[in-house]
Amino acid sequence: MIASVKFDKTNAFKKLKSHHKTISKSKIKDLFEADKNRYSKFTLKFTDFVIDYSKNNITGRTMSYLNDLAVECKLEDAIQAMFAGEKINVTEGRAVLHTALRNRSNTPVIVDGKDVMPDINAVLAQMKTFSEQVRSGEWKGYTGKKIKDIVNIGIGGSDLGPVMVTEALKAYGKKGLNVHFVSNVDGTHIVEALKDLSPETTLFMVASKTFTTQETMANAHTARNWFLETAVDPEYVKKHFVAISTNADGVAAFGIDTQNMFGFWDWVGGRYSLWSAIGLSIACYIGFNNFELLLDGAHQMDLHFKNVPLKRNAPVILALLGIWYNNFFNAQSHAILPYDQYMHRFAAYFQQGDMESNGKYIDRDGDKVKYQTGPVIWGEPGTNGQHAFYQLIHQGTKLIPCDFIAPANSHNPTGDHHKMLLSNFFAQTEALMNGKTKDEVVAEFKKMGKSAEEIEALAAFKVFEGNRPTNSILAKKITPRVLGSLLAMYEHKIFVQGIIWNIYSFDQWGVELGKQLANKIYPELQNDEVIASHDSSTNNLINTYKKWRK
Ligand SMILES: O=P(O)(O)OC[C@H]1O[C@@H](O)[C@H](O)[C@@H](O)[C@@H]1O
Repeated sequence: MIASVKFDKTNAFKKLKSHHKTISKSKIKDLFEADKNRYSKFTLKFTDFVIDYSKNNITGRTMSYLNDLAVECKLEDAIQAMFAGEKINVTEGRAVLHTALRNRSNTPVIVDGKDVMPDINAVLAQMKTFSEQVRSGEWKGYTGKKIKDIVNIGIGGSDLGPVMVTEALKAYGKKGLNVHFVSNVDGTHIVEALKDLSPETTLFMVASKTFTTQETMANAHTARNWFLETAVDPEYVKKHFVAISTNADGVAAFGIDTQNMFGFWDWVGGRYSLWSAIGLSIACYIGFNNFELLLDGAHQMDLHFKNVPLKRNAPVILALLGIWYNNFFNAQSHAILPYDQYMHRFAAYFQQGDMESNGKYIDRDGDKVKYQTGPVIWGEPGTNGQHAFYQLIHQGTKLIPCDFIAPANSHNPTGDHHKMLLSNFFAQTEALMNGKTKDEVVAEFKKMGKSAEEIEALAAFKVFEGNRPTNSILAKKITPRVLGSLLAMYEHKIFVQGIIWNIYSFDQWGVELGKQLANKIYPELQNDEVIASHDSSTNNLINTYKKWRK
């Protein structure tokens, strides 16, 4: 069991509070002046990527106090408890074992007295066979044609991971096999997705851990109707619909042959499930070998997280830096900025991963916390973001710690594009740290021949305070293995922060209230009666909708 330690009552917290007073007066760029070894001191190296966290407002002392905090919060015990399959998801009474899904060492992992590895390996074998059949054309549709389009129907964790990975690894995608994702209950999503597809060559993957999620069930029924309009015979459904779920009864009730079901288990959280059968669309698209490389990469990071001392442990360091800004500098958000167009859904993926995990105000004792927990996660790929929201990062009133991620090698080395892209990647973190002083601005203006009055009028607007913290993650290339490691690193960062904030990161009760209310309102929308059972705002909105709808 994971111990409860009140984060804000720890000695390390107190030390960090007073240390913050000193360090907040220092400038990151001066810390570089003072220590020529700063880069090597604050950089971690893996085989295929480096994490440079030297452009942060930290000293050796900061890192040492942060490390004390992790120790005091009994992080090492918590890490071991998760890997050992203890039921650390207490409010749902479940173990948390996405790490077992990618346990390439195949060492036993025991849950309720049973090794889960044989079941995991059996589903992986089923995924291998199926994905190879689909890719080779051996799996045929009802008219004997091979599959050209895969439509994954799922939402949240049953959508975001496969979307993000198939986009990030598009360079590995099979030509002539397209993947589409339908998540929103808005009919537009499925109508647009199916517009140019043929029922003869389309394979639907209905992905839902619970197989009860309203959006997914509605989309799956619409997909089946669309399919049967052409195929007519319900017997053909089994050639065109497979299910990915933990709920075999629900799958059978929907009419999908359980032969065509890919299972997973309640100890896989939805937002940590891309490593399970939920990754079937990924395996079909990039090939099973590449899917295994993704798992390998994640496993390498798992081993690092489990075995390397906290002081050199990448997820731990990233988590502690996040806590440093969140709880001591009052940063409200954290930006993830990949300089890789293929990774354009990376930040969106971790919006669920991080915010659904750590967006909690009740601690592990059931008490309301008196400190900030999970930040708002956001971001877009560079360089697009530069021309949109970087203004606020550079000169706004909010402190926004950022992770910059870039590959040294592009999958599309066209002309000088990658050098231009990377020059922006390097320039941004430098500019955010160094800023631009008034003296520099004035000197620039003078060079341009501006008058003293013009300089006086404009200088203040052109000054950049700088001192904006960033991490830089530079990879050799975004391969399946590298992506796997990066994803696992961010997953474990979330875990570490949840442990230190003393919250439960693996439930998501906050999602339920809206669902309950929607289920109450849905029947009220079935007729034209005037509604009076809610507050006046909700009543009036519903009644206006009823008046306007055709
Ligand atoms: O896979 P399911 O059961 O359809 O659930 C989808 C999503 O449903 C949401 O309600 C949950 O908050 C997510 O965590 C989950 O990923």
